[in-house]
Amino acid sequence: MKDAIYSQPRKQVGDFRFDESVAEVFPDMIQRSIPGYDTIVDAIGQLAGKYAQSNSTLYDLGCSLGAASMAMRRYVSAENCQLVAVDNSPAMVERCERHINGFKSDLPVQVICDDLQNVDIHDASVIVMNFTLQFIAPEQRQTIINRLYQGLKPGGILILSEKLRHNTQAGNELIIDLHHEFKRRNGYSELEISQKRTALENVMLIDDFATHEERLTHAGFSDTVLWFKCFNFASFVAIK
Ligand SMILES: Nc1ncnc2c1ncn2[C@@H]1O[C@H](C[S@+](CC[C@H]([NH3+])C(=O)[O-])CC(=O)[O-])[C@@H](O)[C@H]1O
Ligand SMILES: O=C(O)C(=O)Cc1ccccc1
Repeated sequence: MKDAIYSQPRKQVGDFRFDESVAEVFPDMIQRSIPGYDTIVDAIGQLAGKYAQSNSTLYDLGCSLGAASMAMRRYVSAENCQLVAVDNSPAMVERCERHINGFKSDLPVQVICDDLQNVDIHDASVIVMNFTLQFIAPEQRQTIINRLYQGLKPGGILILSEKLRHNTQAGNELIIDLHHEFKRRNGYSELEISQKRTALENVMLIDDFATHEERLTHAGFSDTVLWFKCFNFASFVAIK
């Protein structure tokens, strides 16, 4: 279904929430909003195929409709693995479960509706946070990344995708302009772009590259690899 959530003028634009109306149009919304989304999701599957260790758990934190989980299931062949997908939006989790259970696979999947901060992370070989950390309060981010590091086995990876802020004003405007043009070309109007921007203002507080890299290094990760970037969207692999 087509995303027309911000197509009509609103007297007041409230904070963006992952509710029923967003879940309903989410595949269209994310596809038209994040450059390279399909490429990123497929590469998550490939990386999971390569880094999944036998007798380990794979996590998809902030799974939404389970796109990254589905990609991982396509590629993982390591023995005795399980996948845990977590999201705190009931509307997302309900659809995610239906989607995942609709396909047969050798990799068992557990879908949990909870704040990812309440989920115990252990014996992990692959952890995915595909555009999720940006929705969590900045002061909680270091603690979360530390916990993920602790839950990973040696040689395990964290795949972290985020919208980025550039650390100069001119550079930041440049990447935002490119992103807005991307949205226009995908059929979003000026009104849709600006109302969604307002809705995200208080709920999506984004970091720059250096902040992410420092946070990952501080947690203990030995290597952070920027493997994808297009405009203000990036994905890193951090290796334990
Ligand atoms: N504290 C939290 N705990 C659990 N889930 C959360 C939390 N905060 C936000 N979420 C969830 O994180 C997801 C972010 S969308 C991820 C796309 C997906 N990864 C994809 O590969 O398609 C990204 C976007 O919409 O830009 C939403 O489903 C929230 O409910
Ligand atoms: O649409 C945007 O401007 C974004 O930054 C990406 C996005 C995609 C889906 C939900 C929320 C934010």
